[in-house]
Amino acid sequence: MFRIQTYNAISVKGLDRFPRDCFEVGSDFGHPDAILLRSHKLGEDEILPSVKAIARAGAGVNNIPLESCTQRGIPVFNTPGANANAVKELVAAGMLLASRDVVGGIRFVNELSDTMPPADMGKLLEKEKKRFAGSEIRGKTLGVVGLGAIGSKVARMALHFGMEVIGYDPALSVEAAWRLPSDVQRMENMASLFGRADFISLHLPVLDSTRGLVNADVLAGVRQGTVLLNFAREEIVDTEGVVQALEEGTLGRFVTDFPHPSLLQRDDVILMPHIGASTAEAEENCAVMAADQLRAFLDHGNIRNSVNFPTIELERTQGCRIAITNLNEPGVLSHILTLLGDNEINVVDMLNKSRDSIAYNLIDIDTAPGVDLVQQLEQVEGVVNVRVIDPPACP
Ligand SMILES: NC(=O)c1ccc[n+]([C@@H]2O[C@H](COP(=O)([O-])OP(=O)(O)OC[C@H]3O[C@@H](n4cnc5c(N)ncnc54)[C@H](O)[C@@H]3O)[C@@H](O)[C@H]2O)c1
Ligand SMILES: O=C(O)[C@H](O)COP(=O)(O)O
Repeated sequence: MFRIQTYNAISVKGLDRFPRDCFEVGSDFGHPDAILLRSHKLGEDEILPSVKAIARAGAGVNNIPLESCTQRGIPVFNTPGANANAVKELVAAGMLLASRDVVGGIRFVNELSDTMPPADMGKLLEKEKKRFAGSEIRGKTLGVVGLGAIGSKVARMALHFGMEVIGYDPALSVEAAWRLPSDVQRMENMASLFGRADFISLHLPVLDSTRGLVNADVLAGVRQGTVLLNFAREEIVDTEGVVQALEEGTLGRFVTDFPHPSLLQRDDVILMPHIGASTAEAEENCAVMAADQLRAFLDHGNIRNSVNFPTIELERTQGCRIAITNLNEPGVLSHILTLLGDNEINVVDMLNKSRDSIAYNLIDIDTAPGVDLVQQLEQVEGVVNVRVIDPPACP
């Protein structure tokens, strides 16, 4: 029986992927085998020694202490692309709300008295509507920073709106490049994108290299009246720099999913409460994907969509499987195999993969190892952890 500790509201469709004969799912366990969460900021003290894996039902993993997870041999998963469409649709809403004063218009109408005669109301609306006029997004230029799962969808959507699209992504993967519409023009650097766009939408992760990336210096280079949209993370944008650019009028509007007190009560700012991925569809997609990845790992040791471990999938043969995480250094694997041989254990199948500082091995053996052998394996220099994975009881 595996125990899955959840944080945040996880879609029931995802939780249902854990058959209750083999999994307990709850939000308050003493010894969970795995953690399934969304944006909860996970403290190191919340990752108890029993935890074997962590899955983020979503994209950003900046709420998880990745480095210590890697050192402890804990794979962290996310769900690439599973909420990208939801974010794309809200970016469309953000661009439209920044171009037409829909918010001001709705507020104006709702503040009218319900005792007003209908004919008077009609006259007043026709008189006042010029205050809420705007412009169209067709023909304008959108700059997309970060052309991964979300950025590529936003770029495609903007092309459908009749916009010109320019993009910047210094670390674009081959897979992401294939997804990108050929009409998206590639910018060599962020400054040239910021200097050409009418709308700029951010879709990059928060990393040491991207913290405060959009600051006063960068914003000084935008065209008068540019709209900046941040549906990525608060830390990427320097709020003081944004307020300064809004005050100076260089930035026309700021639309963000990450409100800050200094942005409240401004007509040139549109604030949303981090709802980019809050659709039934996205929540379900993320939860199902995260749950399936956790199951594949707990049941078989297989790893897909981890942000700190290599991808590895070994079809299950009969018998027992050992999963070993070790430092990515020469000699560790041969030491492990020697120990198995010395204990007359035959390796039926195996796979070894590495990523950065760690390596991970799936070893199928014909005989279940005894407690002594597991202890010896754990003591091999460079071994981080050892799991013995019996064939799962639930299909
Ligand atoms: N508002 C929300 O609810 C919401 C929902 C989903 C994701 N997000 C945020 O959006 C981010 C992107 O999500 P995604 O699914 O597209 O991720 P992704 O990994 O598919 O794409 C991120 C892209 O950013 C690029 N990148 C990295 N550093 C960059 C830099 N310095 N300049 C430009 N590009 C850079 C990467 O190469 C990659 O192509 C997530 O990390 C998360 O923080 C927010
Ligand atoms: O990174 C993400 O996937 C988003 O920020 C969504 O966060 P949420 O799951 O808390 O809505």
